Amino acid sequence: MSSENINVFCRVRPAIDDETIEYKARNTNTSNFAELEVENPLQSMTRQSNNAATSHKFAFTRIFDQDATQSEIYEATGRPLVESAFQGFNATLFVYGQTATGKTYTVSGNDLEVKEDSGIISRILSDVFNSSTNDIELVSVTVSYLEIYKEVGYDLLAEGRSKSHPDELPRVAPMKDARNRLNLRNLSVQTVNSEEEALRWFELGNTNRKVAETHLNDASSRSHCVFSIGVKCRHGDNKTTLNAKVNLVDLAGSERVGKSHLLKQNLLTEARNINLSLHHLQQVIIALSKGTIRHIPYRNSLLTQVLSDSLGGNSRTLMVATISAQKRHLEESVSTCQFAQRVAEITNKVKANISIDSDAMIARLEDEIKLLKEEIGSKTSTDAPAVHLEENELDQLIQDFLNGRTDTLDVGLDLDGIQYCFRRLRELILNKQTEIPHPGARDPEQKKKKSKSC
Ligand SMILES: Nc1ncnc2c1ncn2[C@@H]1O[C@H](COP(=O)(O)OP(=O)(O)OP(=O)(O)O)[C@@H](O)[C@H]1O
Repeated sequence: MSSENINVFCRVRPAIDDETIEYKARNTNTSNFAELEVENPLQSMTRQSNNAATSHKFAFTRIFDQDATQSEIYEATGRPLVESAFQGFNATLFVYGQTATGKTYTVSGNDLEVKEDSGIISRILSDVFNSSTNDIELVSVTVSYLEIYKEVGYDLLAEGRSKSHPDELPRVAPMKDARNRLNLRNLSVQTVNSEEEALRWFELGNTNRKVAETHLNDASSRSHCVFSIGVKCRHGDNKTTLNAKVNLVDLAGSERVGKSHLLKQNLLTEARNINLSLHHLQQVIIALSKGTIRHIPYRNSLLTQVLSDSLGGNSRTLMVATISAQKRHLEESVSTCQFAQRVAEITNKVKANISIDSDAMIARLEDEIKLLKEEIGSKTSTDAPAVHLEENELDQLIQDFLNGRTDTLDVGLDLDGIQYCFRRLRELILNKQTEIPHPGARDPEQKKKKSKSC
C-alpha cells in the first residue's frame, strides 16, 4: 500500500459565442509544478484600495489554457488512469467548477461523432479495449451510470432503453454490505464486450440525462453524474487477476445560490440541494486535508458516500478544476482554485486489487513446499551464511510471493526461516487462503510450541 496525493489540474475554458478573453490565467512554470496566476482585473474596475490583491497564485500539477485540446487533456489525465486500472488500481477523475466552464465538455465531450471533440470517458473506453498486450489479457469490462439529483440517485442505464420521463428511472439507494462496503442498490451494471457496445450504453445514459434535464428545469446541469468502468484483467501467467474501478465524475456547477440565476422557488430549492451536496463534499475535503480529524463526514450525503473511496481511500484520484476567463466570473474562478488547493492536500492510500486463482495458487504453493523440503535436506555446514529474517519480514516475503511480486521463497534463508515459510504455506493451503491472515503473528498453538522448545 502506498500513500499518494490527489493531483489537481486546471482548465481554462476558451471564449464561446460573443465572449472575449477578459483576463489571462498565466501559466508560470516552475520545475516541480505549474503555477496559475490569475490577475485581478476587478481592482482597476472598482478602484479598490492599494491593499487589494492584484493577483492570485495557485499551484497545480498542470494548467491547460484556452488553447488546450481534448486530446492533450486526455493524455495528461485519462490515459494514466487506464494504465493504473490495468495494474489493478481504482481510479477517480472528477471535474469541479462553476456552471458553463466546460466540466461536461471535458468529461463527456460534445459530440461522439466528432473524434477531436470526444471527452475523457469515450477515450478511456477506447483505450481499455485497445490496451491488451501479450502480458495482460482483458477479462471483462462493465459500465454503470449514476445521476444524483437532490440527494436521490437514479440509474441512467436502466433496462437498456431510453426513458421519456425521469420518474421512469429506478432510484438508487446506498447500502452497506456485511464487510461495511458501499453497495448501490438498483444501479445496473452492464457487461460490455466492445468499445462500440460501451459507447452505446454511454449514449443511452446521456440521452436519459437529457430527458431529466428537459423535465426538471435543466436539472442535469445541476445534478452530479458518475460514470463507472469496471476493468478485470489477467496477467499472462493466469495466476493473478486484477480488478479496478474507474469513476468519472461530472459535478454540478459550484456557484453559490446567491450568485446564480436560479430565481424561481423550486429552482432555489434545487440549488440549495446541490449546494448542500457540494457543501458536504467541501466538509469532507476540509476534514481530510487537515489530516488530524478522525471522523470524516462521508455519510452526510449520497455524493460523499459514493466518493468515499476516491477521497482518502483506495483510489488514485485526480481533479480537474474548470474556470472561465470572464471578469464577472473571477470571484468564482478564485474560489474554484482555492477549493482545488485543499483537494491537493488529501492523501489516498492505494493498493492494487489483486486476486489469485486459488487452484493455480495451491499448485504453486505445493511446488514451493517441495523446493523448501529439498532445501532443508541439502543444507550442509559448508553452505554460504544463510539469510536470517524476522517473522514479520518472512510474512512480507510470503505475501510478495502470493502477489506474484517475488518468484520464489528460496532466497537463501536460514533453517528457521525455511521451516517458518514451510508451515505458513501449509496453513494457507489448508485454509485455501491467498493472503497472510495476521502478518507477523503466528497462530497461538505454534507460539506455544516454539516457547516450549526454547
Ligand atoms: N474547451 C472548450 N472548447 C470548446 N467549447 C467548450 C469548451 N469548454 C466548454 N465549451 C462549451 O461551453 C459550453 C458550456 O460547457 P459545459 O456544458 O461543458 O459546462 P459545464 O461546466 O458542464 O456546465 P454545467 O455546470 O451547467 O453542467 C458548452 O456549449 C460547451 O460545448
